[in-house]
Amino acid sequence: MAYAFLKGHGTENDFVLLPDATGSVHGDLDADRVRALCDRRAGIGGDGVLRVIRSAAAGIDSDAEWFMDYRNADGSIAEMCGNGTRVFAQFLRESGADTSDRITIATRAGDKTLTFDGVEWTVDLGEAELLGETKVGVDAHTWPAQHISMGNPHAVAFVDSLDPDGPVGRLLDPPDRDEALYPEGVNVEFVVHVGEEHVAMRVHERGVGETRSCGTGAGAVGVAAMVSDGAARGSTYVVDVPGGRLRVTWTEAGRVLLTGPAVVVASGETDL
Ligand SMILES: N[C@@H](CCC[C@H](N)C(=O)O)C(=O)O
Repeated sequence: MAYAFLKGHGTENDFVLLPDATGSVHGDLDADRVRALCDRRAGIGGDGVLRVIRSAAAGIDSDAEWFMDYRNADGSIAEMCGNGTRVFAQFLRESGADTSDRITIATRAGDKTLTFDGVEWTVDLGEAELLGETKVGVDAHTWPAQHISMGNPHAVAFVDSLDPDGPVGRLLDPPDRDEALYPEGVNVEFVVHVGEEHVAMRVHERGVGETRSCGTGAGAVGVAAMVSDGAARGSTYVVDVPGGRLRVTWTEAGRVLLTGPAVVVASGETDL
């Protein structure tokens, strides 16, 4: 049976969107279907799936009307997706489901409020949890890393270079991690300073592989960079990702705000 899909991205972190207001189209949305949709050769292609479902239909206890049911490309379920929230809000806007400039959506990591300035979306990711030091590795190289939760787990490592021909490499496999700390995997960000209040990162996402951007990862990186620089609360850092540019503000109140673009690029029907 054919069903509707859309394709969108935020700084080239790309998603297949599945409108399913009442949950009647996709039921439990099994992992096989997610993998088929995200397959870049035999499917539509994406780093993940965003099912757009009413919170009530998804059994989510929230005052937010819509629930972002996010799945990684390998079919696994993750708590949050920062870039996904912006694309989700842009879809609500374009579809007419919610055209306001301030939208709260439900996620597995709680409700997230987004604001639209006419060009970009800012999502309040909530408070970062700084959980101490760990380490990550690629082949023979290991780096100290900051264990940070943005609702989902991150390990942020400052490195000398992001060059794929250098020690960080091509990130074809998940970096080595502390398996006891991250039994279900972790999103690993490699970061360099490129200027004042300006960093660049590459990321290997849990359940996906290397992606062109990760919004919660950029939030974790921004916070880690501000801590390492001793930056004042209220600072905003530019975080460059392979797919574009994001901005991260760590407010006086300790909330992490992520600003960046979101676009819906295609729509159609599929029976995948
Ligand atoms: N790309 C996302 C993060 C998606 C979830 C992640 N792979 C995980 O498993 O935690 C983002 O923009 O935050």
